[in-house]
Amino acid sequence: MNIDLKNITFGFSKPLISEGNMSLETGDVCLIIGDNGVGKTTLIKSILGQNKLMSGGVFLDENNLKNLASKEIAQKISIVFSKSQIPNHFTVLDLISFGKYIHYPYYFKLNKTDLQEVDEIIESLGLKEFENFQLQNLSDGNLQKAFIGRALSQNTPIIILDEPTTHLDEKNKLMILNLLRHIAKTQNKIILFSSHDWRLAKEFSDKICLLKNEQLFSGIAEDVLLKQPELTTPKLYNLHSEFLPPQIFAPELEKELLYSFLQKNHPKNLKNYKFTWSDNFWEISHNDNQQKATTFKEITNMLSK
Ligand SMILES: Nc1ncnc2c1ncn2[C@@H]1O[C@H](COP(=O)(O)OP(=O)(O)OP(=O)(O)O)[C@@H](O)[C@H]1O
Repeated sequence: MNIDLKNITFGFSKPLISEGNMSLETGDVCLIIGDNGVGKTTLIKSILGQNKLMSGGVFLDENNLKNLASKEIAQKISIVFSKSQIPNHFTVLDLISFGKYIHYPYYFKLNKTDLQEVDEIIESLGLKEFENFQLQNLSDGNLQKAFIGRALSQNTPIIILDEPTTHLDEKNKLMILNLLRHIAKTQNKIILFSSHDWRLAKEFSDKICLLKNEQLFSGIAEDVLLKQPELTTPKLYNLHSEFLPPQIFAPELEKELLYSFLQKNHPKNLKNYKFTWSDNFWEISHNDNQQKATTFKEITNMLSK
């Protein structure tokens, strides 16, 4: 299965994105990133056929999506929204079983194979002990897994998730991202998801779709990121106008932490200072004066003198 965006322009009164192109194939995990309001959700809705394109087309194996009926689209693409409504009085088992009904009329009873498949999905998501829990009693992580379970039981070649890691702690984020990658690779699916937590999400993505300045940049994740220096350099915020940072020579993490520490605790002109990280201590030079510090506390003691 391939999904191709060909010269798509979408938006409302005016375009959010113009002439965007992207190609995904079976097994691809693609991360959609971009600032708030840039058009990520609208892109997802455009791929689902819920938002009409201004021009261009979305093609599933060369078939233009606009020629497919909504039921045909639902058999090819499943969707997990981050703010999914929780249906009242339904259990995890009910929700995951619903995915199957895309293939049957509502009055149909699921057959043995379907029920077995639903059971396997519940097992694979680690939800067995919660299968009879009401959805409203689940933790956010397990609820997210249950919605992913519904998409899995829909058994479509493409799964799209709008911010699947919002509201999740680090451990659950890792678990969900790992799971999505595992599903794409072992069940031959295309997975497309948006996230604001892109530094973490990129570790699990083959491709990136970056929305920026009304344009869509797509390709192998690392290729796209390398061309976007403002994304990859650590952000050093200047929150105090009186703070003038020293020269800092250190790996990125140490540099960012020292900068943040100095700005919070010593918001003054430190331009004549030079901090160099030497493995496990800072060498600090100021007006021909050299000192060492191994902790931030020592730095404070030194600068407070
Ligand atoms: N139905 C609509 N009619 C008019 N404008 C809309 C409609 N839906 C969304 N918009 C506008 O389109 C822009 C893009 O919205 P969208 O939700 O796609 O952004 P997003 O990148 O997903 O944002 P976020 O990261 O905040 O979720 C926003 O300015 C939004 O207000």
